[in-house]
Amino acid sequence: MAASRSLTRFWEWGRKIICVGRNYADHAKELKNAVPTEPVLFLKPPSAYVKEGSPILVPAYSSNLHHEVELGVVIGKGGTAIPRQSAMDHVAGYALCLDMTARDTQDECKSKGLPWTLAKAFDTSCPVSEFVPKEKIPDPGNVRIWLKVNDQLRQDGSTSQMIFSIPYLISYISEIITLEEGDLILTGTPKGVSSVQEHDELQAGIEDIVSMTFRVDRH
Ligand SMILES: O=C([O-])CC(=O)C(=O)O
Ligand SMILES: [Mg+2]
Repeated sequence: MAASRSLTRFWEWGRKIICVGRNYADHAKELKNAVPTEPVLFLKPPSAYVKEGSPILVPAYSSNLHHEVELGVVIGKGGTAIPRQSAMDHVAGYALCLDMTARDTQDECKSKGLPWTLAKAFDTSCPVSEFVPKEKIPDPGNVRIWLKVNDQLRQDGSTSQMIFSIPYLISYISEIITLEEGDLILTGTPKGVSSVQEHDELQAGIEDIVSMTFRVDRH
């Protein structure tokens, strides 16, 4: 008999990672992007997951790897065209996530009108914390997320700054892509993204609810 799977190890399920870009106006502006009127979506494959204890690897083709700290939403109950009013019933919990981005590669993709796969979907581009049960974050629309590089605070935002709320995103995404148990939604990053180098130490947290530490390495 197959062992029953627990969502507390959602990263082992091999499900989708759906990312929302430019969901904080201050971050859209720092990269000189327009503030969107509709969510910007892209995907990472499940092979992008990395857990504490393993390093974040700088892709060989990039010399400007950026951190983006984001609140991740773990889907507990799948659905298609989920109404906004019942969207939170589909949430099992949360995880703190980094949307690691090869910014130089992304700039090149943008200028050529190409997709962001090389910039966003490489191995170790999605570091994740342990699973945080839903009850531990009663108001996910108003929590502080922060990130330090070598003990220096670089990102410090509140999810209250999101342009599109979590229920709106679940409803919007599920109109286009069926959501399944074990999927993860990355909800976008606040301002303060910056470059990381080999041997840097990244520490990030959701208030004092969860924190995680990663080292950066080169291929
Ligand atoms: O690469 C970007 O700036 C878009 C993005 O992922 C975000 O805003 O979180
Ligand atoms: Mg992002």
